[in-house]
Amino acid sequence: MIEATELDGVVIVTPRVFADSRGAFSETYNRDTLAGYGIDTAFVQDNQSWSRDAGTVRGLHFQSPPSAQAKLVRVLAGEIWDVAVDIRAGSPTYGAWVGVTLSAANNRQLLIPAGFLHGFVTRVPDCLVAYKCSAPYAPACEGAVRFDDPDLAIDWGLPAGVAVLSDKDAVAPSFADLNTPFTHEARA
Ligand SMILES: Cc1cn([C@H]2C[C@H](O)[C@@H](COP(=O)(O)OP(=O)(O)O[C@H]3O[C@@H](C)C(=O)[C@@H](O)[C@H]3O)O2)c(=O)[nH]c1=O
Repeated sequence: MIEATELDGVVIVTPRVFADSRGAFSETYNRDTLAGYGIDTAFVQDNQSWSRDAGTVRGLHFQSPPSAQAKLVRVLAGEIWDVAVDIRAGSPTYGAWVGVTLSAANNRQLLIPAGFLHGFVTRVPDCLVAYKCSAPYAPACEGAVRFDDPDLAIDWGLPAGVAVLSDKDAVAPSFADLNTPFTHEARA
């Protein structure tokens, strides 16, 4: 099942789960199924991160062209609040964000196209997050915006000052200083 969000191109993918007496089975990624919904993203890298503590924030991150990444994010253990922010210049929703709860229990995945910031907060300890990327890791193309930027005003569900951050994310620049490399292509 595919559900739209408030942001054009960001969609929630919920694979069908076949439960039986042993447990359950699901196709976590099927290129042809997504193509049936007009999503023809070619993925080239699979990532996994484990976060020990609840309240760990990873993000907000992007890679610039020519290494811009679409991501298909899911949770293998635990629960996160996964966030995408539109940074396509000229987009009617530039600077707007959407957040979706992804958990091992709800089987939901978030598809985030290139042109968006991505980040998440862990809501419980020991979160295992897996995501497919449409371009390889390219450190020279990495960009970030601080997760608690006042202009974005993302509701992370965290008391101020309690996020567990990487050293890099703790000094990420503000949204106002972002020189976005992305433009919005109007759809026909
Ligand atoms: C992202 C990435 C990191 N690394 C290395 C670099 C570094 O030494 C270590 C940890 O990297 P980071 O601190 O950037 O990891 P992290 O903060 O988890 O970064 C990730 O955050 C989420 C929200 C995303 O959307 C991802 O694209 C990615 O940016 O792993 C790779 O080797 N390949 C990769 O693809």
